[in-house]
Amino acid sequence: MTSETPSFSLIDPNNQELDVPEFPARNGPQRLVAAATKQPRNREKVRLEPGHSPLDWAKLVSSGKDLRGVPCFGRYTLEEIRKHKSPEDAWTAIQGKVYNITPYLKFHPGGVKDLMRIAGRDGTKLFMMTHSWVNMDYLMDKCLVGFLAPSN
Ligand code: HEM
Repeated sequence: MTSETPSFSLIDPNNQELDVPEFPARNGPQRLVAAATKQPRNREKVRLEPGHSPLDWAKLVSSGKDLRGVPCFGRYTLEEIRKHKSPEDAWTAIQGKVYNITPYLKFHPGGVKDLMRIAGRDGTKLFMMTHSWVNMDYLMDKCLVGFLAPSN
């Protein structure tokens, strides 16, 4: 392996458990994410409904419409967050911040089903495994409902 050759060794030093192909290989990183998040490797792109593009989300966010559904920020335990696990009322915690993800469901490029996997729980791990580059503060700021409080 030359010094320019990218390596996955930081993720899985043995490249065994996740069934990673020899590198370089087509779809190498995608296969890693698929294995880590238990998704099919040949997953088809999700077709978003008309009016639910990233640009439409940006417009909605800047429209001034209430996307939080709460009058002020709060501190919520995981117990409290667990009560919000239906598509009509879905909350998640990511990196200590609690979000109402219901308004974003149909806008999520990965689809409703995948986003619902973190409803009612701490979604940090799954979110980071899937796309750590996505900027939550930028994208979801208007859906912030508060902060994660330690459970008793
Ligand atoms: C609030 C949490 C989440 C937000 C704000 C979010 C946002 C996004 C964004 C902006 C993209 C496009 C990224 C890009 O094109 O580079 C994306 C793609 C994707 N997301 Fe999420 N996501 C969230 C949670 C999740 C979770 C929990 C999963 C999996 C369980 C997931 C699975 C995916 C997949 C598979 C794609 C790729 C879609 C494609 O290109 O076909 N996301 N997400």
